[in-house]
Amino acid sequence: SPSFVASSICQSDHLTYTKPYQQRVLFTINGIPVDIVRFCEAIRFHKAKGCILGDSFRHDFCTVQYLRGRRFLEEKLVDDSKSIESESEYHHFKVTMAASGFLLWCCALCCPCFHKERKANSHEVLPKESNSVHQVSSFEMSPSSDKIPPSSFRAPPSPSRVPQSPSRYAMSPRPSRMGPLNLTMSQIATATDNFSDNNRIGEGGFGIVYKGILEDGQVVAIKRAKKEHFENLRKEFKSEVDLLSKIGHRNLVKLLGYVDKGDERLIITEYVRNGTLREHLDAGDHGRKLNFNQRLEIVIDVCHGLTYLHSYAERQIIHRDIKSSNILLTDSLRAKVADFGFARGGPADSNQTHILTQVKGTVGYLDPEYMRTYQLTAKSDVYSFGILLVEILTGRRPVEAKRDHDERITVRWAFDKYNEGKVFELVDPKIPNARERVDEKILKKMFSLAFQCAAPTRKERPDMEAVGKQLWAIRSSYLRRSIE
Ligand SMILES: Nc1ncnc2c1ncn2[C@@H]1O[C@H](COP(=O)(O)OP(=O)(O)OP(=O)(O)O)[C@@H](O)[C@H]1O
Repeated sequence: SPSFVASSICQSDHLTYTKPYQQRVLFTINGIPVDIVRFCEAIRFHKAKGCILGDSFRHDFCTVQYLRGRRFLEEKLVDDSKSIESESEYHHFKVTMAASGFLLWCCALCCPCFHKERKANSHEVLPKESNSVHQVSSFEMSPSSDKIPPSSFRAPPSPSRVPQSPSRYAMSPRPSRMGPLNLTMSQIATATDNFSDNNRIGEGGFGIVYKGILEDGQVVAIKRAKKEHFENLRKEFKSEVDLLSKIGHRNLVKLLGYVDKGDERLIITEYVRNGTLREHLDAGDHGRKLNFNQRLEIVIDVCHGLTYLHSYAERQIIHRDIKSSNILLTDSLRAKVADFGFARGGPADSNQTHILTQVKGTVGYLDPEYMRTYQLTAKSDVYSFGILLVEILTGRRPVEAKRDHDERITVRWAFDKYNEGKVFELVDPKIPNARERVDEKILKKMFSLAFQCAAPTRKERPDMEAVGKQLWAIRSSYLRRSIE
């Protein structure tokens, strides 16, 4: 096993790293393997707090690639002047680690074989230094596997080198590739009133989303990639388009067409007009408060969409970014899963249990086992779904940084309360008359299902089809009790 060459204790953190072991170095914080970026953040954080780490701690491995904004990598040498900046990121990371640590601990209690597995995996999780990235709200990390070509981790050209179009709409009237809608750039410009701010409906890491009205009156959503992210997002754009074009399910946002030419990348999808699930959960007293039944129907819809992706699509698709802001609601509060920017095909070969790939997703929803091992399976979506289930029942975001320490990681807080039998204290106070209308047993079943989905290792999580069956059973008993 690898031998530790440096070890230091700062405040409550025990930082260690090993000698290169089979050309990999193992970094740990409090015994939990972490990648180099987390480790360097921890070093900078503690140095900024005055902790003396000792000469044995090298810093030359703290050359990292920054993740700028949502999905933009830039190579940058980290120096100590960044320590203050990194402090909040490290704090954020610690919050996330606390959740994973807690779940690992829960698993250790429930599953005797867990310790063994964790140990066996621990040396597999180390990214090469050049593959490291900073963690922000959403992020990517790369495995050290040689299967991933190093070029995919190179920093994109600087924005200034991205060729600018002399005229934004001086496009060929014949787009290079068409979806079923067969739209030209000028038709899109007309539909969005030249991408006017009035038609802007949102913005994500990929770009800005506009509402458009086509000549035949059809209302669509048009995602327009930010130009400075073109090179880096080229693959992502293609991923979204390729995957979306193959699927059709009422709980998945439908791809209608796209343009990928010159300096424009546009994805045209069906417009889902009632906002995101997160917006509905945030709705204040004057907003539209989702009742328990509506929430239950929404999670069933999401579950159906995921079941389709995992088990019934032409090829298995893993979404990788299931979260409340990627769930769109219709007027009748039916849910549709959106944003396939991080989606990936699952294992092509039935003998393959997983695919080894970069870690992508959003902090708080990310499967800790995937983060540790870079092994992606459909069960990573199941984990995110479990977190989403807790979110929809409690109304709280997965990480609530402003709350008291023991309430910051929502799933952890929920698990503690659940074990204390205080399940009603978990319920979103915005759910109208929850105490009167929702039976405690039903709430317990839902939380229990959420915790199963968010289990630390994939083998403990049910698949989405099994989750669906449990949700249907919960729904039946809920409806039965409402009638009684
Ligand atoms: N098909 C659509 N119909 C209606 N509104 C949409 C549609 N797609 C996206 N939006 C709106 O645009 C916003 C941005 O969407 P987008 O998918 O680009 O980013 P995000 O999911 O919020 O963030 P990120 O991509 O960084 O995870 C959404 O929050 C939503 O309000």
